[in-house]
Amino acid sequence: MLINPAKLAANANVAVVGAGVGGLSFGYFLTKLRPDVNITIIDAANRTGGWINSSTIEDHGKSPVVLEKGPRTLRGKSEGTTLIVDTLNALNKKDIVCYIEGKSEANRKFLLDRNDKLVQVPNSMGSFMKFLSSSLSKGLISGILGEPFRKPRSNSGEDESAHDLIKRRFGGEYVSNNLFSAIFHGIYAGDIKQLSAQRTLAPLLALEAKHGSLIKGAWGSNAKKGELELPKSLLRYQKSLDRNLQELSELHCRLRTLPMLGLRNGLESFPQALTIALQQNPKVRFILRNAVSQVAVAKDGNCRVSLADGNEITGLDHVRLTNTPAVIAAMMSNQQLAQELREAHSNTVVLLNFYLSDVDLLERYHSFGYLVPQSNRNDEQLLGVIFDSVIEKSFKPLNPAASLSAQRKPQRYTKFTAMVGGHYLRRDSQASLPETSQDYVDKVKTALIRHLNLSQQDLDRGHWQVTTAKDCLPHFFVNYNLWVARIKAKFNEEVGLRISLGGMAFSNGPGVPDVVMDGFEDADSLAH
Ligand SMILES: Cc1cc2nc3c(=O)[nH]c(=O)nc-3n(C[C@H](O)[C@H](O)[C@H](O)COP(=O)(O)OP(=O)(O)OC[C@H]3O[C@@H](n4cnc5c(N)ncnc54)[C@H](O)[C@@H]3O)c2cc1C
Ligand SMILES: C=Cc1c2[nH]c(c1C)Cc1[nH]c(c(CCC(=O)O)c1C)Cc1[nH]c(c(C)c1CCC(=O)O)Cc1[nH]c(c(C)c1C=C)C2
Repeated sequence: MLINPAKLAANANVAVVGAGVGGLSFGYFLTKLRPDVNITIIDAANRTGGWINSSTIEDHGKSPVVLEKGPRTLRGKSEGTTLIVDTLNALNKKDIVCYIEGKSEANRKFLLDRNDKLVQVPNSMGSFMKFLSSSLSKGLISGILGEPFRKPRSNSGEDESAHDLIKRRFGGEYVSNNLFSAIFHGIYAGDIKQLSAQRTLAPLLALEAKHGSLIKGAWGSNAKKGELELPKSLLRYQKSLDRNLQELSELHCRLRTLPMLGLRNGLESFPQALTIALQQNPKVRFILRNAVSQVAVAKDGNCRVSLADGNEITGLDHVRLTNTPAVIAAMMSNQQLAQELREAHSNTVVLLNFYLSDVDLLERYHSFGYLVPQSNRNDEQLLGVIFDSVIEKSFKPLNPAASLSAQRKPQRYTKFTAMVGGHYLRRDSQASLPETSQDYVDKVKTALIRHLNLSQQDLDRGHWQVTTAKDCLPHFFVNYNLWVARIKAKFNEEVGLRISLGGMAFSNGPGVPDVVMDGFEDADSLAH
């Protein structure tokens, strides 16, 4: 978010560094808000979309198979999801939007217990009773019953680790080690003991501050559900882009009841739709396969961007940066600022996509997938596995009129994505780096044989792809919010808001909807 945005002059020149969904959304919304502005979007890669990458393989002469190398679902209740779906509507792409129903099997999630058995995260009385008989429930009942009576922290303004917050509220380490640590693997690829409570569990801290207890607070807010008013961010969007209030409110009310949304042919359809819209705009140009090496403010007060091929773009009124703090640090000539930016690291995740046609190997565990908590021994450093084939088969078109064209013959196949590494790689980076792709495949096969009872033969028959997503998720360390505020204030001091920061590290959360909402808000702040 911009602290004190400067407005753009008529016919201003803007550069956007990074053509991931953060950079594309910022650029797209700016073209809608200020059609007079000239925009150059630059990316080091030869494609747009960043970590959103729905690549395809051929299935022996049959139809192409999509393998997601990054995100694949959007949270229904995120405000940014409404913005994404409304944008797809505006771009005549509403037929590609799909959703998962609350009661769908793809909305079930499993956790791995200490004995490598999958235990379903409770979503009914029956599954709750089963959960209680697993080792993962240790400390849960006493933790819940005692929670309303545990005193809030006296120094509540100070940050702490997410683990410490959960430990305080639930009276011990079990709930964090057995449950929350798994969720933190499935969102941040991070170690709950190292992550900021203020950054990652802000809604829980707010409940504690207001009600003295998470459970008392959650009970009260459940009773208030059903309010139909649009949140502030969406009202701002509706007004600035002149969207129909009634239609947007109805869309938001519908989406927030849905656990997850996805897009037909993969999530990359969204950045692709933005890219096409931007490419058709004569005020926009793309420079791909050319990294930005330096961003500086010239004596005349305008910005200059230097590119890896030696070219420069000068006379820029504003530069939007959407990269990791370490990449931004390398672009800065101010060494003190660069050093502070380098304090924030990122996690690397190794993704292993698997596809096997004609057979459903996941029959016993139809669900979204499973996560591995830190209480599991986990020699393979597995964070979790997403069952893509189950998710895809459960998708329903959001637009009922699209249902006929979207309906395909039910087909048997197995598709999953195993995610390995994250904070485990940071911990012993020296030991892990020399591993080859085959080492990762072998490790994951060993884990899946143990966890899901799959056979070596079936796993050998499938198609595997290994992708190292280097520095793909910010490490939200304790006091991260203070760090962001300090960095933004320093930029303000140095370059007087000629440069703004977006993308995952500087948005309200790491999800696609957060980054898109941040892109809109900052474009709007600059535009008017
Ligand atoms: C494994 C994984 C799973 C995820 N799952 C989900 C999910 O289920 N749901 C969800 O909502 N979110 C998910 N996310 C998060 C989601 O991917 C991000 O929110 C989103 O992609 C961030 O977009 P961005 O534009 O900020 O960053 P990026 O996608 O990282 O884009 C930054 C761009 O900058 C470019 N770049 C880098 N250096 C330079 C340079 N020097 N010069 C020019 N360009 C440069 C890069 O090539 C890249 O294209 C997941 C992320 C990962 C890694
Ligand atoms: C196992 C590793 C990972 C899996 N997904 C991610 C990692 C690192 C990354 C990721 N997943 C989500 C987000 C967006 C968060 C947001 O604020 O919107 C990111 C960056 C979504 C998500 N995935 C899971 C949960 C609980 C969430 C958050 C909200 C939601 O959609 O319910 C669960 C989950 N992720 C992974 C698996 C295997 C899994 C559960 C079985 C993979």
